Amino acid sequence: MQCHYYDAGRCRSCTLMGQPHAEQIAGKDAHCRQLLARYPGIDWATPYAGAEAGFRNKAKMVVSGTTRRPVVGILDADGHGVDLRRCGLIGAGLQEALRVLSNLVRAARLTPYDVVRRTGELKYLLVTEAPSGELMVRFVLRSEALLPVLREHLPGLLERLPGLRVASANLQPEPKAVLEGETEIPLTAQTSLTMEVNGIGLHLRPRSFFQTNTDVGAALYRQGRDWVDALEPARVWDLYCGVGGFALHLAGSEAGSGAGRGGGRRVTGIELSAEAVASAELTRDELGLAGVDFAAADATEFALGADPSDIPDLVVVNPPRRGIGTDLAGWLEGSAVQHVLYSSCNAVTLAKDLERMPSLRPVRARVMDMFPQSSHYEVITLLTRA
Ligand SMILES: C[S@@+](CC[C@H](N)C(=O)[O-])C[C@H]1O[C@@H](n2cnc3c(N)ncnc32)[C@H](O)[C@@H]1O
Repeated sequence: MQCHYYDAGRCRSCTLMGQPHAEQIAGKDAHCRQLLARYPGIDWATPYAGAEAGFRNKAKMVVSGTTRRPVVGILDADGHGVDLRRCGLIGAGLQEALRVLSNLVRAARLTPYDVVRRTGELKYLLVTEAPSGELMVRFVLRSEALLPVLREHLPGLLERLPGLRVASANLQPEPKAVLEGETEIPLTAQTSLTMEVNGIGLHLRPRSFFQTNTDVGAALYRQGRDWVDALEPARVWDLYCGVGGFALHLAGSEAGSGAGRGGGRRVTGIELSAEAVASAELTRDELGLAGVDFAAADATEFALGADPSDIPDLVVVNPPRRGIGTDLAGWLEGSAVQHVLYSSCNAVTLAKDLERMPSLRPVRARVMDMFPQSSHYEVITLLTRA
């Protein structure tokens, strides 16, 4: 892939830009195999490669500059705005949405936030695109000051972005680097975007995680489902479940949907974000999956506090980059859980967690190229009690 922002030295976020995609993937596979080299019995599947460009389903853009000349992109090392509306990691739909939203900033005079002076209102534009082309747009604002003008301009925005289904304002009053705040104010009646993945319409509400790359995310869930179905566990936990991607793929398919072939498998999903849990419950109800439940809780506290009569046969973990950590790994090691499906976006912390669970040996693994053009990748591995 070639990128004019990169070639012009304006954005260096894509550290592997210029390297052929196949070479990038081979490098990630080798990196992961080296980190897990102490487990010689692993059956490594061929890495999954999706598209090398236009694969991101979400644009997270800083808004800077002025109302007349807004800059939608990133801030450089000196705090100056760099326009990235045509970033090649996002497709034509998101690029067009950013063009329309930049025009809205001008027309509605949505003052960009100035990080140095701490003035202005609009901090970020967060735009998510579903495989159907439908959009969710979130305006991250310093205060409620722009809400009336946003509401006034919404009908015009809906005309210019016909795919727009969900719009909301997120309030982030703090001058800190954290992208979003606790308060979300809906601007549209519809509050969740449907992300169709393997025939399952996953609901996605604001303030909920979704795998960055929908195609690779779908392949990740299919891979997990294939390995798990072969083991036929009756009871499964999905820890760090987000909007329920793994849980809903592993559940039974009573509704005849694209959900898993588990035939009424009992699945519990645990996730810190209440919004993500609400999204997962919505999808579960639409699919009519009686044996699936979700709860908003800390994954480690949930496991450590579980009733001994409810210990599952298989646990899925898909934690943030820091991994599952000592306590949850220690609990899994000492538990009666027979299999763990560990999906990780950081193979370094995965390797550390594996060392904490010597009784659970990785038997299968596959690198999934979730983040082309960067050295990051997802790896999914199946652990079996030795
Ligand atoms: C990498 S995402 C995985 C989400 C989901 N498995 C999926 O496929 O979309 C990690 C998730 O863990 C959640 N999370 C972070 N810390 C947590 C904790 N201590 N307990 C439970 N969930 C947590 C995040 O909110 C996020 O949704």
